Amino acid sequence: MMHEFVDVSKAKELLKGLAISPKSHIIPLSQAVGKFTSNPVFAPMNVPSFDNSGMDGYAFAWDDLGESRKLAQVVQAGVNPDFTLEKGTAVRIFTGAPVPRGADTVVQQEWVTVIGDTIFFELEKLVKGMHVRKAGSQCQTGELILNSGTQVTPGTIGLLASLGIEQVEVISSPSLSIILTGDEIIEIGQALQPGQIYNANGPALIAYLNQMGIKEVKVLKVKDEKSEVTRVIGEALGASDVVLLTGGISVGDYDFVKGSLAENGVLQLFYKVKQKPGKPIFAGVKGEKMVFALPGNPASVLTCFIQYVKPFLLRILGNPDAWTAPAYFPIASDFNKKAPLTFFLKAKLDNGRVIILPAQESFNLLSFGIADGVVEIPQELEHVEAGSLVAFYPW
Ligand SMILES: Nc1nc2c(c(=O)[nH]1)N[C@H]1C(S)=C(S)[C@@H](COP(=O)(O)OP(=O)(O)OC[C@H]3O[C@@H](n4cnc5c(N)ncnc54)[C@H](O)[C@@H]3O)O[C@H]1N2
Ligand code: MOO
Repeated sequence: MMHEFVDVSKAKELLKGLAISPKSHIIPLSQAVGKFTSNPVFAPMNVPSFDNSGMDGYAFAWDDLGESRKLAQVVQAGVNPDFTLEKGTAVRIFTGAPVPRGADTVVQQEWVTVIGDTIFFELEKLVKGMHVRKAGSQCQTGELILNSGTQVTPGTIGLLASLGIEQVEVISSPSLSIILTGDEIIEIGQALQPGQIYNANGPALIAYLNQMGIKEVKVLKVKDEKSEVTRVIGEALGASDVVLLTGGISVGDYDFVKGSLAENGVLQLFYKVKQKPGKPIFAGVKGEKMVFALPGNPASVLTCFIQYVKPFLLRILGNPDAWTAPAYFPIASDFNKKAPLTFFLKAKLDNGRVIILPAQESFNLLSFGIADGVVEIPQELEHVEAGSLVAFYPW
């Protein structure tokens, strides 16, 4: 069914309802941060793999009688002590060094007195087994150490490295094409001619995608010419899992995107949402490919990205929290609106309140210089009292 001019909630519901079949691939640990695991990970070994000392000090056998021991060997980290501790002796040992057979307790050096070749300590201050990090006390061979669907953090990478794991299977990033439409758009670095503007949408979207860990992004530019728009959309659909377009989706004589998408066999999920900015957004599918055509105005592009594209992409990336509820903050001052649309407003957080910024027009980028995200004012409300809670979406 071709949904048209839907509520924000309906548009989100339609996107949430799309079936996604995530792909996975194996990557080196060094590239895995931020990705989601596609399988559970089990420990291939015991860690630690040998009993070792947690302190610089002396290792001894607790059940040897008395509060002194004769000093025997020295055991440094990295060696393999191939001896058994003799009765009545202790070894000098260092943090991380293997505890030799026969020893079961380590006392830190600050707690002993050394006189000649003998150490003295007070047993009542000690506990049997102290400062010995037992083999397998972190995890044992075969133990589940990471669930499927876990986001890899620097800490996770440390954990996997401690187990000698070099590679991890993660959900793959989608490949993406951005199609920038508009005869007036030129690139930074070129001199502006009358009637031209700099391409702001492309760099903003690329930055957003890169921040999400999506690096395979192809940027295509197309003039407002029907056959060209159709051709470039076909090219992008052939090359990428997700196609984002900006501009050309409204009703002007040179807005060809909607027709060209249809010519390429893209089926409409929804067109136009009861929101401001970003009303003429289009979302559609072709097989497993997803298309979002975002209205060209930069505030519309970023708002639509935050509200629809970002959660959809997070879901493809395996993030189980992709569509979670936003945070709520009290609004700093009264807000009034007439149109029965959901408003998304550039806003700044200030001491736990949100301040709606000036320059809300959808062409106007100025407030992006200080905005922390956007606030949502629901469709049905005409007046929001200062102090009322409003939904806030960070960048
Ligand atoms: N008669 C009507 N006109 C318009 C309507 C409407 O309902 N009836 N809706 C308005 C709304 S709301 C929006 S939003 C825009 C969306 O238009 P398009 O998606 O067709 O976008 P364009 O017309 O191509 O461009 C709009 C605006 O954005 C600038 N732009 C485009 N690309 C870039 C870029 N890469 N970087 C920076 N700025 C860009 C472009 O120059 C235009 O100013 O339609 C309204 N009109
Ligand atoms: O929806 Mo448009 O983005 O208001 O200018």
